[in-house]
Amino acid sequence: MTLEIKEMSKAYGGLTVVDRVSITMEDADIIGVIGPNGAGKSTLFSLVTGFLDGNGGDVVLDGKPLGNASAVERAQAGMVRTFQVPREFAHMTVRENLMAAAPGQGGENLITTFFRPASVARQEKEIAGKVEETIRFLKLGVVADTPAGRLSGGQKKLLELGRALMTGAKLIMLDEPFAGVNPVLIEELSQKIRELNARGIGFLIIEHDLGALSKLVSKLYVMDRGKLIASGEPAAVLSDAAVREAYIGGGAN
Ligand SMILES: Nc1ncnc2c1ncn2[C@@H]1O[C@H](COP(=O)(O)OP(=O)(O)OP(=O)(O)O)[C@@H](O)[C@H]1O
Repeated sequence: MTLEIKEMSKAYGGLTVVDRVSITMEDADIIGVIGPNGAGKSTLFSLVTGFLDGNGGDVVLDGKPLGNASAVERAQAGMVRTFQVPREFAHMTVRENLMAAAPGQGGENLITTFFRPASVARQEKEIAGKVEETIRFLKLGVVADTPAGRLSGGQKKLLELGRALMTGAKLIMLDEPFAGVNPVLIEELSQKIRELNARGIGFLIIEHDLGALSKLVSKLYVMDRGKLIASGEPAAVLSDAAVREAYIGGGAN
């Protein structure tokens, strides 16, 4: 898969919080987006995935410009995001949360169920199979029947990744996947991301844990006050004087 984020912008009143930001991903890759608090990283993700309308710019996924496509259409095109604060259905179990994330369930439609019960049953079986595969892959078996609201911070992040996988996404955008996650689980989550990437899924990752992120990504993009200020191989970017200055000035960790 290829991704071109072209000159995305967003202003609130007179304040431009994302200012003509362009990011390119050639082939499925793992790319980090970093920057001090308030730099515009989460807003950029919301623009790219259609959760927010922007003031200019476009996203081209696999050569196809997405233009004004809605968040649902972008997800259908294969692009999904997670949020800093996981958005699981707290009262539903892990298994039910994964089930609910599967797209295009004919069973939702009464008429389809009535006239084509065999195809609906087949689809449900396929989804159930994918749910179990995802539970196994993410090692969520012991909590599969636990209400998602009772999971630890790290388990919730794994569930978020699982919900993204259930959509069949080819590009997954993770917003602070390591926040509130213990070091052992960070390593496990990183390994899962690598394995998924080897299967052709691209990742864009916002993260403040620069140590863990640098081990995972091939490239970092740095935002500060809405603008891209640096990009390139992690070691070079992190030793860049402008990047260090932005972090000291912005007061981020
Ligand atoms: N709805 C809104 N109205 C006005 N300003 C907003 C709105 N949403 C975000 N902002 C501003 O946009 C800027 C960028 O915010 P954003 O959350 O994208 O930053 P971030 O880089 O993701 O920060 P963090 O690392 O703290 O999550 C901030 O100054 C924020 O206050």
